[in-house]
Amino acid sequence: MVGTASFVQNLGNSVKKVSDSKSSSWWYNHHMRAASRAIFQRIPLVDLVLEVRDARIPMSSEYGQLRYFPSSSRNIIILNKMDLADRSKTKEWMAYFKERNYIPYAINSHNKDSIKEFLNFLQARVRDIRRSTHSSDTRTTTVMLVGIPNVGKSAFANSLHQIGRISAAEKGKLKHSTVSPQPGETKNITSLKIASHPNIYILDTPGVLPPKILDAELSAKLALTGAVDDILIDQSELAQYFLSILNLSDEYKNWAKFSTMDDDGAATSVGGSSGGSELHKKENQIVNDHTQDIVVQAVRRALFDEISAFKGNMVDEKDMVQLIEAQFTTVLRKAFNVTSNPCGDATGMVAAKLINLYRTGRLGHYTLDSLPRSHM
Ligand SMILES: Nc1nc2c(ncn2[C@@H]2O[C@H](COP(=O)(O)OP(=O)(O)OP(=O)(O)O)[C@@H](O)[C@H]2O)c(=O)[nH]1
Repeated sequence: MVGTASFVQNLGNSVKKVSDSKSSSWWYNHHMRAASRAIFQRIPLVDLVLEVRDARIPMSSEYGQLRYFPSSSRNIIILNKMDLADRSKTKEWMAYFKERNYIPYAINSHNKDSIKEFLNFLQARVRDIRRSTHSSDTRTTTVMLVGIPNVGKSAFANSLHQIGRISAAEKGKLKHSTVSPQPGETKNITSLKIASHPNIYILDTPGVLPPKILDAELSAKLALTGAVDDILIDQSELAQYFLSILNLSDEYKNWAKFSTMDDDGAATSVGGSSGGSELHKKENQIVNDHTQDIVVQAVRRALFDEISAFKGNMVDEKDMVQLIEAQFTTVLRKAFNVTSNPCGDATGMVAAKLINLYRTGRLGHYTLDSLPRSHM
């Protein structure tokens, strides 16, 4: 994408360096190797495979191992974290997969209704499979979740287990998979019951990445969405890549209500006689905003003001670098209330805070993968 190219390149190169480095214990460690083998062996044995992808990167979060198995009606592509992706893009991606005879399903694992709907869909699917294979009603169905790290497999498995139609006693065991914002937390294959009569068990598996990632853009997207451990990545590169995406999108326009600028683009002075009531109104809006999060609002306001006042050409790489520099070194520091002090890493702090807001969906909804040109 024009305007983001150098940020993609910088970040992508850092990720590639890590995946190329000899210290592969960080990247493709023995856990991942063992898990990859165990998953590969089990795929032919289970009744259904749910390939969990991140709805923000429906293509880049593909689980490569599945390519070794013929695509079939046993496989369902789950686009998880749909709450963080661009809704209309998710619809387009769903249509794209359907046209190619895949079965896609968009999910928010944190949303009860979304999980309930999916459970109904899954049970209908299981009944179809039983009918077509003439299986008895007492046979247990096993469904395996596979995916790259941090796409939400464990959160999805836990929600299915909690909401599934199983007895209170079975739920009472409080068996659950480990959910964490850090990738690579699931180390073993865990089985959770999600339905009775007939019984359905879900197998949660550890996330697996390819041993090496050669493509810079793919690497950058995986890093930003959290599939790669943040310890391995320069956080300021990650944050700058995100800013390049945000600056080119229209999301910031939704934050106009937080702005303290007048129509000429000048900042309204606090306490000024003419701007006072307008400012008061805006402050009220801020207080009423459902997030009730002053920092988020300050960040949105700062970004809206800075992007709106920007006179350069966003698709020009040089101009974009200039804008991001201003956002990063002054505007966001102020919004996050990060003071420069010689001992602290102000840049790193701003970067980490910004990435956290992005990953929790408080800075808009972005789908980073574009549909293949032939489909648009
Ligand atoms: N907003 C949002 N966050 C989600 C969703 N599903 C999972 N998460 C979050 O994503 C992070 C990763 O979730 P996990 O369930 O641990 O991911 P995983 O795929 O099991 O990760 P590995 O152990 O690395 O394989 C956690 O912080 C979850 O709370 C979702 O649908 N929406």
